[in-house]
Amino acid sequence: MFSLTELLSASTHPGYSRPCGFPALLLTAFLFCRIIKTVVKTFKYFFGVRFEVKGLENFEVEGPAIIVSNHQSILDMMGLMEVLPDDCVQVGKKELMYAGTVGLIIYLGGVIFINRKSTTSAKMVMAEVAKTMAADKVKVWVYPEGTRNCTGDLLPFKKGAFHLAVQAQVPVIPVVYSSFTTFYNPKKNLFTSGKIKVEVLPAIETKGLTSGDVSDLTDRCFRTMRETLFRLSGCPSEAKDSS
Ligand SMILES: CCCCCCCC/C=C\CCCCCCCC(=O)SCCNC(=O)CCNC(=O)[C@H](O)C(C)(C)COP(=O)(O)OP(=O)(O)OC[C@H]1O[C@@H](n2cnc3c(N)ncnc32)[C@H](O)[C@@H]1OP(=O)(O)O
Ligand SMILES: CCCCCCCCCCCCCCCC(=O)OC[C@@H](O)COP(=O)(O)O
Repeated sequence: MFSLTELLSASTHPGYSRPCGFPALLLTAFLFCRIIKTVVKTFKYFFGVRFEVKGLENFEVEGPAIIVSNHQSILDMMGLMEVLPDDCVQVGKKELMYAGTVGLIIYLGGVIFINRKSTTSAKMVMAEVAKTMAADKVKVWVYPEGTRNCTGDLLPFKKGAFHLAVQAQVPVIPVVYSSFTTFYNPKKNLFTSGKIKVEVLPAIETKGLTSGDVSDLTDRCFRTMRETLFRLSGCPSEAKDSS
C-alpha cells in the first residue's frame, strides 16, 4: 500500500514509487503550504478583496476529512489560503502540473493530480488516497464541481469526493464562498474590489455509509451548499426554489 507521500510522487511518475522517504515529502508539502499561505494572504490588500469567514471551528474535527467547496475562479486560491487547515492537501487537474513555476509550486505544495479525462485513472488515484489519508492524518480538499464556474450557481457535483469520503469513512466538511458575479468578470479576468463571504459548514458524518449511499450524500451536500451559496450571495428566493 502506498503512503500519501509516495502517492504524490507516484501520481507524477506512474510506475515509480519513492523508496522510503516518509514523511519527508508530506512534511515538505505542509511547510511549503504554510509559506504559500503567508504570501498569498497578503495579496488581498493589493487586490482590494476582503474576506469574512464564519464557522472555522467546524474544521476542528479529529483527524482526516474531505473538504468540498465551490470553485469560481483563480480568486479562489486567495480564498483557499484564508481558511486552509495546516494538515490539508488539494486535488487538482493534471494539467496544472505542467504550468511551469506555478506547477512546481503546487506540486511541492502537495497537490494530488488527477486526470479528469480518464475516470478510471482518477478513481484509482482517489482510491489510494482513501486508503492512506487515515494513516497520514491529512484532510483532502476537493472542488466537486470539477471545474471553474462563475455563474452564481453550482454545477452538478462529480461524485469522486463523496466516494473518497465513504471509502475512507471520514466526514465531509462543506465550505461555501459567496458569488463573485457582482465584482468579477471571468472572461476578461477583471475584478473590482469586493467582499467575499466564506462559511465553513458543520461536518457531515459518513461512518457506516456504503457506496450505495454516495448519491444521497452527494445530493445532500449539493443542496446544503447551494442554499448557503444563495444566502451568502443575497438571493434568498432562489434558495427557496432549490429546496
Ligand atoms: C491570484 C492568486 C494566486 C494564488 C496562488 C496560490 C497558490 C496555490 C497553491 C496551492 C493550491 C493548489 C490548488 C489547486 C486547485 C486545483 C483545482 C482544480 O484543478 S479543480 C479540477 C480537478 N478537480 C476535480 O475534478 C474534482 C474531483 N473530480 C472527481 O472527483 C470526479 O468525480 C472524477 C474525476 C473522479 C470522475 O469524474 P467524471 O466526470 O467521470 O464524473 P462522475 O459522475 O463523478 O463519475 C462517473 C462515475 O464514476 C463513479 N465514481 C466516481 N468516483 C469514484 C470512485 N472514487 N470510486 C468508485 N466510483 C466512482 C461515479 O459514481 C459515477 O458513476 P454513477 O454515475 O454514479 O454510476
Ligand atoms: C513561495 C511563493 C508563493 C507565491 C505564490 C504564487 C504562486 C502562484 C500559483 C498559482 C496557483 C494556481 C492554481 C490554479 C488553480 C485553478 O484555478 O485551476 C483551474 C482548475 O481548478 C479548473 O480548471 P478549468 O477546468 O480550466 O476551469
